[in-house]
Amino acid sequence: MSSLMEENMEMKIMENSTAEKDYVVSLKDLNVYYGDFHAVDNVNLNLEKNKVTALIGPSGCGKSTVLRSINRMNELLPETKVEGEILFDGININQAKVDAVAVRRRIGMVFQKPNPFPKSIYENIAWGAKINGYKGDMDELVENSLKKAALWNEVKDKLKQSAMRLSGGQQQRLCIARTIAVEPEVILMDEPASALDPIATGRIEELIFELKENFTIAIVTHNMHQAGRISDYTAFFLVNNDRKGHLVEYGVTNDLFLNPKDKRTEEYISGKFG
Ligand SMILES: Nc1ncnc2c1ncn2[C@@H]1O[C@H](COP(=O)(O)OP(=O)(O)OP(=O)(O)O)[C@@H](O)[C@H]1O
Repeated sequence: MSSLMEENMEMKIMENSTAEKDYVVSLKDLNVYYGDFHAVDNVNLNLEKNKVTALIGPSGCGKSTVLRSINRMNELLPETKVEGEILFDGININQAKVDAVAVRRRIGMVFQKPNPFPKSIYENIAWGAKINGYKGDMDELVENSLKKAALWNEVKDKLKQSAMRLSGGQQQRLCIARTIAVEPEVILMDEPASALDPIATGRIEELIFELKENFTIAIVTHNMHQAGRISDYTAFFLVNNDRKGHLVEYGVTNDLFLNPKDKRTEEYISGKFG
């Protein structure tokens, strides 16, 4: 474990005693339906500023659905209905009058499979900024974004090269750099390391640590060790007998892993099912 991670462990223990929380996102009674299928049942969950919140649970319990609701990506899927409040900086963004594209600019997303554009490394970063009418120095923005995503040193001499020629781990860091470039406040990550080898995964985990200084992060992961290593808070989801996904337990990661309140959490984290 790196010293950075050890430091974070200590921080996490100290945070246990902190009463006042600064929530950037609060989900209130979130329900999501795919057609007639009620996929997510009444979820209440907060994302604290500059913290990493991990969403864990067995396959199909609604983790990705909850994550996609936060920046209104679900509504891009046909016949999807999202009910409840999604408070972002205190405003309910789950309303037709709120511009979903503007929401996605402030709440960025990184997907399971790296999905760079078939363009140069430079263009991958500059694209979003250009669309948003960025007026600053583009070279500087590209460099800073790549630095923040811990990729600059590997690509600084080949910015004109196609992003498709990078390794999977480099592509994922490029996608993170692309997300950072438009300066979101929140970054949603849907199993961002599951397609990567252990070394590339380690780099992404280190990066998530560094990013939380500037961003609030929610990450879906199947890897409980990863959730334990990188997150400050963990939310554990399960499906009911009627297949609805719901939140079983949420808390400080150390507490949830070492001292779960719900028997089902304990069984899941001890590998009895999942
Ligand atoms: N586009 C969709 N249309 C219909 N049903 C969907 C759609 N996306 C997800 N579902 C269903 O909603 C439920 C929750 O899916 P979701 O992908 O959110 O779960 P998950 O916990 O992220 O799963 P996994 O860990 O396997 O990725 C599942 O029963 C899934 O089949």
